Amino acid sequence: MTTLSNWLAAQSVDAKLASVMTTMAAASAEIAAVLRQSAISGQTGLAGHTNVQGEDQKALDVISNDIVLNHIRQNPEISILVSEELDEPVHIENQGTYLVATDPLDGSSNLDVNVTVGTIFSILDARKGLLQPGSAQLGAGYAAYGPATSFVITFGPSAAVFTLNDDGVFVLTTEKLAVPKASAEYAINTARERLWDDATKGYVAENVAGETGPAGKRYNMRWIGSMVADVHRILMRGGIFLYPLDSENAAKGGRLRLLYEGNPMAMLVAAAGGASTTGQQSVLDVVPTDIHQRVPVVLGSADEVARVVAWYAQA
Ligand SMILES: O=P(O)(O)OC[C@H]1O[C@](O)(COP(=O)(O)O)[C@@H](O)[C@@H]1O
Ligand SMILES: [Mg+2]
Ligand SMILES: [Mg+2]
Repeated sequence: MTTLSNWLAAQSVDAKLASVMTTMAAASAEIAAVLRQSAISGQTGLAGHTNVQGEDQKALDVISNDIVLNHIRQNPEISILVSEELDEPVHIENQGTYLVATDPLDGSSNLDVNVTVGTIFSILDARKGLLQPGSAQLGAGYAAYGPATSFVITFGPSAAVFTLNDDGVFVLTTEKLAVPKASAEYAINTARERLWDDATKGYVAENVAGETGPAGKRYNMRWIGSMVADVHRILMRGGIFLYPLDSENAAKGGRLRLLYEGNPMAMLVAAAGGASTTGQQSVLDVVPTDIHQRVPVVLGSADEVARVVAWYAQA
């Protein structure tokens, strides 16, 4: 059995950088326990409610954010936290050289129905400022809270999967993730079809045509509505995830957030041999102008992403 700490000690990365992964693993294990307890007590949708003592209760997104912040404060190597739940970055007074950007609870609309949610994070050099492209990430990862809690991380060259065991220890379950180059599974919210651009419409129409269309093979569609769960499936067995720019979200720049959704997932997929695009460029090459910036995200199996890129090139 290889534990996360044993594995981290064997990597050729700075011990301080490795400690950021340990911090995020500890935060994730605590969030997993809180989510389980919330499901047992039937209190998964607490926003705006009061508890039996008449106190305001916090949404699990906010509780998850607080857990991440508490853990980060205990690690002197981390000096900045950017979070989906915080309008402004938190600057911690220490000498830490790392910045963590996080979506502390992704897919929270799935909580009430006991479907997989997650925590996504990106690690950057805090000395280089808040607005760095994804290609500058030093590490990235997510926790997926499903039947088991998975912790999937990368420092760049490869991506590894750890699973939380009964003793609360993350053990290595996949050393080198490899996203199959080809796939016949796609993930997109098809209820937005009328809003899509021509490239997205064209790509999806080819998939729907299956073996009778130009792709020459039958596809399946899966949409969990939790990016972590959809990307986890793609990392484990291939496929493509699309949240494109459409006529409704275009004014905001897309749906998903660049710093703590698009970038970390794009880095993980690249480390596993897949690809990402906004339609115009790699997600990892987008230079942010705002910490909460949104971005179109297409990522997964290289052959499928290449087809989407080809559609955008001709559209
Ligand atoms: O409502 P839609 O169109 O299905 O969007 C689902 C997407 O929104 C998200 O839930 C956004 O994340 P949050 O839950 O962190 O806001 C993604 O996880 C998911 O892929
Ligand atoms: Mg999210
Ligand atoms: Mg969230």
